[in-house]
Amino acid sequence: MALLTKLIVAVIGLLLAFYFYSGNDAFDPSTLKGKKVIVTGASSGIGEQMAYHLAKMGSHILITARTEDRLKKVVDKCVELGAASAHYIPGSMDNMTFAKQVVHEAEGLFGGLDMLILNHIGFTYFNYFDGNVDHVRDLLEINVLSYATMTVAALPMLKKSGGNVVVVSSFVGKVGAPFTVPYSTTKFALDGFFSSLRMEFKQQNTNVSITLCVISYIDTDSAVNTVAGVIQQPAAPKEECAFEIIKGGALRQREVYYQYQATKIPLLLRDWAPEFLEYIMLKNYDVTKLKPQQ
Ligand SMILES: NC(=O)C1=CN([C@@H]2O[C@H](COP(=O)(O)OP(=O)(O)OC[C@H]3O[C@@H](n4cnc5c(N)ncnc54)[C@H](OP(=O)(O)O)[C@@H]3O)[C@@H](O)[C@H]2O)C=CC1
Ligand SMILES: C[C@H](CCC(=O)NCC(=O)O)[C@H]1CC[C@H]2[C@@H]3C(=O)C[C@@H]4C[C@H](O)CC[C@]4(C)[C@H]3CC[C@]12C
Repeated sequence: MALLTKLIVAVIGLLLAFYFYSGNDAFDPSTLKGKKVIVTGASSGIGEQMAYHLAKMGSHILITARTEDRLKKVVDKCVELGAASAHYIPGSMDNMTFAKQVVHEAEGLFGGLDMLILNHIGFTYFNYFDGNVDHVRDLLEINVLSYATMTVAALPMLKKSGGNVVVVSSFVGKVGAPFTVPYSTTKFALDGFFSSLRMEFKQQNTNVSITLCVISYIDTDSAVNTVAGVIQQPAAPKEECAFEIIKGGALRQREVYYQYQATKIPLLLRDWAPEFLEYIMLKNYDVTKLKPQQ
């Protein structure tokens, strides 16, 4: 009898796990055709790759970052790849007036918005925490408050379209890790803000999805140059990462884990065996390769 009870509990557990975690993977890229999308931090790295995927899917794209000549090149390539239209607006996300301006630009250009992809990050160091709390505050402005500001400004349009907010976070937005104290702080804050907001949307029947993307080490120039030698694990491809982020947003998934085996699997240990997770993570680091602190 006891065995039967255990078996029934196990089967119910498996069915529940399947129900909650098997997102509908049937993604049809043509659903993005003609959609109006903002991508921040799109002058390089994952953001640039997302712009190219969206262009191939035939979306209307507005990209932003600080470096105008890079943005122009990305926009030109988006047009070549088949974007319905492609535009850029240069500026810095430490300025909340600019963050709102980007959303208003999309309203002027497109007359609406379907997807807001929040991806930019401000510069930080990869080293032991240097005690500079002002840097943490500045990074919170760029990495978190501009995300909140843009979301608030875009909400009226997203409510009309039943659209998506896509937030690019990190493995270190779910678990602490060495050499990323200011950065990890900002990524944890994104989880608090957007996961709470998502629940309020459910309570209020607000038809806007929020997708939080939990991303492992990716082969962008900035990440590879920053952690070179210190992190032992290989970097995953930015093109595939960009595609998975867009797919998760379009499918209205609550979270995206990329790469799955480097994020979701280790995170299973976080609440039940945190010391073991820390032990595995620390084995990944070669501190002798740390660049000297400036
Ligand atoms: N690469 C990785 O290993 C991982 C990345 N991620 C996340 O993925 C996202 C993209 O990272 P990745 O592609 O590697 O980064 P990149 O450094 O390649 O891109 C960052 C983008 O942000 C822009 N940016 C920088 N500062 C500002 C600013 N003050 N205002 C506005 N835009 C700014 C940059 O352009 P410009 O300098 O022209 O302004 C650039 O377009 C980030 O959210 C990151 O946290 C998460 C986990 C791992
Ligand atoms: C290597 C980190 C995760 C390692 C790990 O312990 N995994 C678990 C396991 O193997 O069991 C990387 C995860 C996220 C990376 C960081 C990131 O989010 C992007 C930052 C972007 C910035 O431009 C510089 C590099 C990053 C700090 C990057 C560094 C590597 C990670 C911490």
